[in-house]
Amino acid sequence: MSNPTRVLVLNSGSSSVKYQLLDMSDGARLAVGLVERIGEETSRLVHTPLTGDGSAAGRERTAAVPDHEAALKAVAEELAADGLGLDSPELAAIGHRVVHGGLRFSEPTVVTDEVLAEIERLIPVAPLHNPANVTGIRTARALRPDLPQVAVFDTAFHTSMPEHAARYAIDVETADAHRIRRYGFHGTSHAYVSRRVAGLLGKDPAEVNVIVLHLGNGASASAVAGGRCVDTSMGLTPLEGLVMGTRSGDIDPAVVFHLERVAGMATDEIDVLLNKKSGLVGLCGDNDMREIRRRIDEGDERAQLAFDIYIHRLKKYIGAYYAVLGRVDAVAFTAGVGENAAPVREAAVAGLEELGLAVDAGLNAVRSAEPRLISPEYARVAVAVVPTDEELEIARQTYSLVTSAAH
Ligand SMILES: Nc1ncnc2c1ncn2[C@@H]1O[C@H](COP(=O)(O)OP(=O)(O)O)[C@@H](O)[C@H]1O
Ligand SMILES: CC(=O)OP(=O)(O)O
Ligand SMILES: [Mg+2]
Repeated sequence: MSNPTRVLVLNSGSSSVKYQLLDMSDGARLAVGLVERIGEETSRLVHTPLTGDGSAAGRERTAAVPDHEAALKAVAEELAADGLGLDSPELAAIGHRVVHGGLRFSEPTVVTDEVLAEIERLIPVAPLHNPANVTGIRTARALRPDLPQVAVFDTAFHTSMPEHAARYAIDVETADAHRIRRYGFHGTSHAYVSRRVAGLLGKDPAEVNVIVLHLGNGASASAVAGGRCVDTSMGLTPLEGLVMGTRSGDIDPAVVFHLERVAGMATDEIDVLLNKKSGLVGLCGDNDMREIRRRIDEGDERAQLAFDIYIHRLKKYIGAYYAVLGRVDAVAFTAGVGENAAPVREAAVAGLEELGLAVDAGLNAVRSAEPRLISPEYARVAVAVVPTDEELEIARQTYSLVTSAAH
């Protein structure tokens, strides 16, 4: 038999698993799916096998999925029902998104017991993400102990950040003793999107400077100069930076001492407050941008204020990264909000004409799954919408690692 060419990619988030099965011989997607609201009564699994002619018939089931292990087993069952099960001899590897790779991992890595232990050791700095990634790896390994499991780290792309961007201005000995520095996340997406933007401009990635705005439930901005990340908004953990669905992003760190000393809150409570009860949900009760826009259209003032705070922060980062880069060729919007919410793109760029930034209302309103420019012809800086594809990028890196290791 010829060598196996398929890669299963698992993108385990705090309450969801996104997955794709790809054939790397021709890049074809064989199945895509999502399990969401893991741990809730109303979990949902949507599994879509894709046929050669591109047609798709999704299957949906709603049932309580108590944890990530159960989620992965459900995914394995769905794949098996289409003859694409994990027992397939055509499977070459399983690629896992791992959010925190700390100082050690700057490349895709084949998971050994020791690598897994290091990913577990990093749980305190990615408490919402690394536990799910560990469970995903363990479960996949139990199902196919013979297959290489490859970890692709969110932090990897950001390891190129210069020291002056990566270091916090705190006592150096303390920082070094506890490996406190800015790591950055969503790196697979920032890398993929910044490269695609260069393609859209017909240029080599090494020639262009890009600000990437990854706006999903978690959100981060990055400044990419000639294909290398030079700054990003997330830090030691995925809490710093932009206003997110449930996370505060930047705050004065003294807010934490104040909540402890004056409000009598315990550290763990504050952690939950800032990670799960803040951001858009803390400001207006909703973290879904669709719902927030709907409420704004009905005249809801709390939703409007939440939106304004979200945009204000975004605009500050565009300005900051403009200054960091000196010359900007493109600003790219990606992920759930960035790809779909035209009002967010319009508002983030509004008033920045002096910086060469503008959005064409007609182009901005177009809905498409393709990367596209939304800036007017005359604008000095291109504004783009680039759908991210973390799974494809993880599959490529996974396949390239296992095929190069075989030679
Ligand atoms: N059509 C849409 N209009 C506006 N916002 C959307 C739309 N579709 C998705 N979103 C936003 O995208 C978010 C999810 O983004 P996604 O990148 O999938 O996040 P994550 O990977 O962090 O789970 C949702 O919470 C919602 O706010
Ligand atoms: C790192 C991070 O915030 O990831 P996500 O957006 O998937 O929550
Ligand atoms: Mg995401």
